Amino acid sequence: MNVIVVKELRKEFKIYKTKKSRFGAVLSLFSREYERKVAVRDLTFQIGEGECVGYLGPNGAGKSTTIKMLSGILHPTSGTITVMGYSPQEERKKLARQFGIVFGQRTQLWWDLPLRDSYDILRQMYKVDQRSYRQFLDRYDHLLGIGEFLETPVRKLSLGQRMRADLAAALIHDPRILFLDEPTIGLDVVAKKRMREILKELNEKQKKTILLTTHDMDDIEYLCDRVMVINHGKMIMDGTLGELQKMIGLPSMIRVKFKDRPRVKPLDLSEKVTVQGDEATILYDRHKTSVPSLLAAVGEWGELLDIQMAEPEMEEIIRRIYQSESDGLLKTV
Ligand SMILES: Nc1ncnc2c1ncn2[C@@H]1O[C@H](COP(=O)(O)OP(=O)(O)OP(=O)(O)O)[C@@H](O)[C@H]1O
Repeated sequence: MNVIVVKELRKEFKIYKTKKSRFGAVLSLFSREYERKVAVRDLTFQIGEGECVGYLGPNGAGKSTTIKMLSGILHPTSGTITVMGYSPQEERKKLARQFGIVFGQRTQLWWDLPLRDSYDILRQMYKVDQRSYRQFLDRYDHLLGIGEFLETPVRKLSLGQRMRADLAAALIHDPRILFLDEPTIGLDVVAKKRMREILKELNEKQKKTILLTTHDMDDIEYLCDRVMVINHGKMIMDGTLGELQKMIGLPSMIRVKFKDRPRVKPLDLSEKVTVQGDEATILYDRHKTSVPSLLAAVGEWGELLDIQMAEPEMEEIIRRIYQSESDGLLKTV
């Protein structure tokens, strides 16, 4: 059963021009001149119950705008959406009970209140009865550890705690769908891993349908079987993670700083080495190359000062998708 059905969805923003004069700001209040910015163009997709779909794209691609339309925060310029059979624009109240939403970049909790008070307000907003509320507190203390910081004002929580607190808030009314916009952003390695495990449990054991935006390919690999990739508001790929990996090979990256300009020797397993001054960047396929053997080889190029591991840039992924597309390898949607 499809729980999200989107057809030819489009969102244009009007950006009003500011007049360049001494009274520019005032004049622009009266000016009708504006530019259109197409944030989402003609998206069509369906998401089935219980899926965990990764929604990828570079900054400004239109991911958040899509999620805001699915959740009824923004109105589409054209196209249709149904979520659990409801229109987010016309039946927002009914729909509100069916989904929970987390924006990793900002909290939806009350900053100065103890977490428990925020939950209490949400409980009343969603009309959750006391028994279900107690079950909620128990369940998410167990899964998210919220009991530890229920009495702490939200502003005093660590980022990892705040993210877990926000996720629990999105679950207070036991929704069937979760829209998660960068739920691991800014977290350290340990907190990220914990968040991923929690999301996996929500998806696999509690059967929540998840639409997840992230810039972290590890999140996607761990959680999602399916990925949708969007660029400039347009869907450029919708397929399984396996298909994506096969098509583009998802390179990982190591940046190595040397004391002097490195004496680079060819590496069999690496895909690409670029050198700029005393820095070398190596793109490699982590499924084929072991990092220790790569580092051992790189260590022979000169004296190492610093090593940074990085995930592939989203731009590189997009570039490869376009390349596969023009090579006729990938069917775009
Ligand atoms: N309220 C708005 N008014 C005007 N333009 C907007 C508005 N909201 C978003 N945009 C523009 O729409 C485009 C898509 O933005 P959106 O936030 O959906 O991207 P995103 O894929 O979520 O990016 P990021 O990964 O940086 O969060 C961007 O060019 C953005 O500047």
